[in-house]
Order: sequence, then C-alpha cells, then structure tokens
Amino acid sequence: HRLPQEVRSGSGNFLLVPIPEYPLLDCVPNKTVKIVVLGASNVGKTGALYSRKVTLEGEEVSLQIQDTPCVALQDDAEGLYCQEQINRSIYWADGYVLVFSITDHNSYRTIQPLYQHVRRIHPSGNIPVILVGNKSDLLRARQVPADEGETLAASLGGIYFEVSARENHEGVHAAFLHLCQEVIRALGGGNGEKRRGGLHLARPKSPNMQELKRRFRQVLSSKVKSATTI
Ligand SMILES: Nc1nc2c(ncn2[C@@H]2O[C@H](COP(=O)(O)OP(=O)(O)OP(=O)(O)O)[C@@H](O)[C@H]2O)c(=O)[nH]1
Repeated sequence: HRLPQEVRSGSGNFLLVPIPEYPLLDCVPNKTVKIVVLGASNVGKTGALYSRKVTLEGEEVSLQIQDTPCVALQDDAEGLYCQEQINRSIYWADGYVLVFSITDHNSYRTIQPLYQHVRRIHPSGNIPVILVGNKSDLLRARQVPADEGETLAASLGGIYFEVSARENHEGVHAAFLHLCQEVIRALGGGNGEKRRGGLHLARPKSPNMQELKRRFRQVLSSKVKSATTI
C-alpha cells in the first residue's frame, strides 16, 4: 500500500495519531469498521475516538477507532481490573488491537487475559484481532523478544506487528489496515450491517478519557477493588 502524505508526515508518539482524522459525518455509508484499542497503562495507545477513511482494495471504508482506559492484571494475575466502559467498547467493536510495550513485560502478560475477556464478551465466532508490540525504537530496553510476540499472536489467531508510534508511522498504519481487512472478511464483505446477532449498536459515548484514566489509576493504587472485577 502506498500511504497518503498525511499518514507519512503525521507526528506524535501515539499509535492512533498517524492515521488522518475524518469527520464522522463524512463516513462512507454502510462501510464502517469499528476498532477498539486495548492494553495496559503506558503502552502508547492514547487517543480519543478517531474516525478515519481508508481505501482497501480500491474501496473506501470508514474506520472508527475507540481508545480505552488501561486495564491491569489483578494481584493473582488470574483476572483483570477492567472498567465497565471497556466492556461497552469491546461489545461495540468489530476488531481488536491488543497493545503492549516491548519494554514492559507486565504489559505483555496482560494480553492473554485481555483476549480471554474479549472472548467472554463475544463467545462465538471469529474475533478479528492483531497484537501490537509498541516502542520498537527502544531496543535497548526490550523486555519482550519479537518471537514471543509472534507466538502469542498466533495463539490468539492474529498477526504480530512490532511498531514504533514514535518513529515508524507506516508500521502503525499497516497494522490498522491489516485489521480492517480482517474485519471486513469476518463481517462477510463489509456491507455495513452488524452481523453479530443482528445488532447495530451506537458507538459508546466517549467519556473524558483523562478523567477516566485518572480515576482508574486511583482505584488501582489504593487497591480498592471497586472497579468491575473480572
Ligand atoms: N519511545 C517511545 N515512546 C512512546 C512510543 N509510543 C508512546 N510512547 C510514549 O509512552 C508514553 C505513554 O503513552 P500513552 O499513550 O500515554 O500510554 P497509554 O497506553 O494511553 O497509557 P494510559 O493512559 O495509562 O492508558 C508517552 O510518554 C508516549 O510519548 C513509542 O513508540 N516509542
């Protein structure tokens, strides 16, 4: 794929920044791909809701991307601290970007339980997913070898992309495009109807992400298990 100029010249260290924004109202009718970005704290997934238009195999598709507050493993590592808002986003989405930082093994350990959590919300069928190892520019601080990422991605039925949101926007873009293709395939040609149970859900309201994240960190640091515990 040849990337548009605005993709190549994007700036910022966040996974979602490099993909050019498109007004929601300008969405391509009946060709919408909904993606949610999930991962532990500090892995680089920041953004709000992003609406993008991409061209896939000659056809325009509207891409809606939802950022989420971070998730964290419980002390016993068996489950996740995960806000209700994340559950709504998981339910809403057609495809999943699971992100960890290659410099943080704990963020990697969060991925498998996170995937299980998505599975619980969508128990049947194929779940379009990609695994993204971010911060590949920080090679000296690497804690997760690339082959571990590949093995984990394969076990989830997806592909592993190692990217640097800071230095390689093309990698980020390629990862999202791949997931879009997977979603369109899973939805059966992408004619826009939500085939999963015939639902056509509205996007969850984008709350104030910074406030949500702040509150979530408070909950985690005080170890009060009042957040939805799975
Ligand atoms: N070196 C490097 N730093 C990055 C990269 N991507 C993000 N960062 C930095 O990592 C830090 C965390 O990024 P955020 O986007 O806030 O992380 P987050 O996943 O949204 O974390 P929460 O807000 O806790 O959910 C920021 O300081 C970013 O600048 C990258 O590819 N390379």
